[in-house]
Amino acid sequence: MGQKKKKLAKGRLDKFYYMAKEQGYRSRAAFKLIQLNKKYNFLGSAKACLDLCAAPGGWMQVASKYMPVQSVIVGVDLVPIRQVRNCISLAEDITTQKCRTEIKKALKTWKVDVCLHDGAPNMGTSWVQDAYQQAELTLHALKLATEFLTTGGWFVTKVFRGADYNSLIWVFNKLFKKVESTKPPSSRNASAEIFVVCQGYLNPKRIDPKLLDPKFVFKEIIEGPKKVDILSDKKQKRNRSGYEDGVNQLSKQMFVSDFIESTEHLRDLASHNSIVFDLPKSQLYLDHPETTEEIVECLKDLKVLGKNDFSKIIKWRKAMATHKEEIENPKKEEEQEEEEKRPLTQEEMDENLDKEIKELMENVEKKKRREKKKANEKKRDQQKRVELKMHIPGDKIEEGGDGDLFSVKGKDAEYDDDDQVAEHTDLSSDDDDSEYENDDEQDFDRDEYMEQELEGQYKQYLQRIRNRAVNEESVEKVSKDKLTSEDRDLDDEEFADADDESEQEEESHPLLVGNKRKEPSTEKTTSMWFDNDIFGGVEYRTEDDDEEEDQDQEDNKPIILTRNSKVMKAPVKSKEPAQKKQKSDKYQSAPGAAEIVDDEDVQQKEVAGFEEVPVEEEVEYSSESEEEEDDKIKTLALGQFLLRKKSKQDLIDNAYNRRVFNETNLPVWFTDDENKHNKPQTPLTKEMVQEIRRKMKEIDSRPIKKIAEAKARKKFRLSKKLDKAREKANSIVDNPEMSGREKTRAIEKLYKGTDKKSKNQKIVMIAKKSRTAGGGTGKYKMVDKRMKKEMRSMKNKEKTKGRGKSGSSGGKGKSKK
Ligand SMILES: C[S@@+](CC[C@H](N)C(=O)[O-])C[C@H]1O[C@@H](n2cnc3c(N)ncnc32)[C@H](O)[C@@H]1O
Repeated sequence: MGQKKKKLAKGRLDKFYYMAKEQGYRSRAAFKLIQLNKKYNFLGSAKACLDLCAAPGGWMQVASKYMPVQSVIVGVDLVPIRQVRNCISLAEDITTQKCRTEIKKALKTWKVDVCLHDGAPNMGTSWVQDAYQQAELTLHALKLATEFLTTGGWFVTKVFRGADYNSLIWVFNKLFKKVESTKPPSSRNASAEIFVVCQGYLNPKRIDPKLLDPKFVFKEIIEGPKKVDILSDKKQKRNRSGYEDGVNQLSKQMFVSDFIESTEHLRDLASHNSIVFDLPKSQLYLDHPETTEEIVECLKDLKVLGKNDFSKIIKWRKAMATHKEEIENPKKEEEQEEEEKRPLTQEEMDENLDKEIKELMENVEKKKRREKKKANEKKRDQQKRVELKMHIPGDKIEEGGDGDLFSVKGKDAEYDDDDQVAEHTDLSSDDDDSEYENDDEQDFDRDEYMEQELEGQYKQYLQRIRNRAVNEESVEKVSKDKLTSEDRDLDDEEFADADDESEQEEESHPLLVGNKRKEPSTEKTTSMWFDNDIFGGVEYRTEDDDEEEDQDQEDNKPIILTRNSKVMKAPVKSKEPAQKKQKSDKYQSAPGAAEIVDDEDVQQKEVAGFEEVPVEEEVEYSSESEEEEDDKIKTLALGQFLLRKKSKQDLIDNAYNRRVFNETNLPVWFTDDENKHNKPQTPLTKEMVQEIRRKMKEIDSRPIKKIAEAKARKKFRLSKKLDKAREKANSIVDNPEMSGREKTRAIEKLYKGTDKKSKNQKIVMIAKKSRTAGGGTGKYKMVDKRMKKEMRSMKNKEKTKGRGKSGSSGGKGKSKK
């Protein structure tokens, strides 16, 4: 078994092993001390340290690293320790007197602040023996610590969780202020080792020798408690003369079936090394879903288990015992079921009935309370709405009960009419909110009254303006037309409600179930759609329009009041028939009137005296127009939204609103305001517009394609010429018959020929009457313009004669003027 374990250990090279290698520590144990120190920080302020059982020196390395510089570190081990920087190492057995003397020599008069012990005796005989030797070694280390530790010092030791663990803790507690057991993460879970950190050495004047005597300590403690403890089994009494009968074997095994049936399973756990499955008897336990791999592994070696592992095994055993019982006594369950099925006695029935009634009563009470609370909340809510004047007719729909919701149909957009709302209120006012309904009705009356007042005042106001216009003789005709159209509009408005009402009366009531709402005709919807202001500039033509157009052109030029209140005849181009126009202008004439008011004074001045025959505003679509450029940029920016599916959809969705079909029955002042202020909101940002402007500028600043091509051609020609010249120059250089001077001259000449530009860069200044252009005194040549042209053409002709067309390019581009 021991051999097997060794092989296993070799295979268990974990991350700390590799980390130790990487960081130059001599053992992976170094990380245990690092982690312990991280938790308790005993090395940081220590000036002297005694490391017992220190080989190969990993802990010494850590101590040297974490303790202040120039602190004293003495390491002792049976085997010699290779030199560690700033450390003294001794090769001694810590159980001997010689070792004590050597340490004294090394420390001189010093006392140590920390005493470390990571000792492990030679393992491999039996677990019990190993555990005992380890405990004994720890007690020897403690003895040395008591000798060399300063008051308040630390003793950090490794202990095996075995039978002697509690005895050791008891002793530590006698000598130190605080004793804590901890298992650093680098210590393997499978290992039974644990570290005990004892802080605040009490340094008593006299220590009872028995306290540090293994024979006494372990014997006393073991025999003391009678309690059965897995970790302190009485049977594992230390006996240096040999093991008890039956224990002197390397591994003590037990069968799973015996363990499950055992009445002393705790004792069994403590006294055995492993529990094995005795097939086929324990097959039922092995097949059980709770027999996990972990449990099987734990059962294989009980001596390396921790507290958690033991509790898992105990739980598992309990489950297995129940399982076994169930298999063996299936009748019992049936009996239980029968017991449940047995008819109840009168008393039991009464009791049950009482319980049920009580529960029901409680439930009813709760329900009532809930409903009452809900109703109160509702009332409060409604009160608040009334107080805040937030109550709008549409709210009624939500306020009605569920039943109302289902008895009413097609009411989403139809509640603008108060009468309808009143009717609806009647329909829905069958609950206990009726008192609030009355309040609401009063509210509606008040609203209606206010509405009418507003309408009336607005009409008067329009009338005043109209009257003013009538007074102006010069615009008599215009005003007349306008008035007729507006009167017609106003009349339309006044009777609109009545008409609607009568229409509604004629139609079956839309609020009642079963009545179908009349769908608006396509034509109507289309006209409503194009009546929208968005299509202000778009002409809507039909074939009939064309026929009527000619007649209307001259006679029925509709009058439009411009923003500046200039009375203008509608453009002759207008294709909309007068009748249709009137109809569509039903609500649009008013905004025009409202605008007149804005510029009242201006209107008085301008309207008087002249009639302006409007020609449709001619917009100059020149490329320089800033407005047009702005529009172009905005359109481009908007176009970007159309590139992505989502933003495109958002853009389209945002274009809709609930008034997109120009609802009828809207108060005139409202439509006026809407027309004035309700402008389409584009999602464009300043940055987007700027970016597009920048891009456009960039595009504009690019050279025209033809110019770029010409430049490229020129460049190409030049490079060709240079290549040729280079070739010639090479041939000149290679010519053995020419002298160096000749060669240079020839090459210079050659290059001069190619560099036409520089050759022709001779600037001739032309000045009138012997005056230089800049008023300077330099030499100049008088040139006759005519003569210069003739000369140039002659020269060109001469040149092209010999070379043909292709060779003529050299004569171009002369800068002589
Ligand atoms: C786990 S190693 C210590 C590792 C050490 N802490 C490190 O970090 O390198 C245990 C050591 O205890 C030593 N040891 C066991 N019994 C001893 C004894 N009686 N006296 C001195 N050293 C002993 C062994 O020689 C062994 O090197």
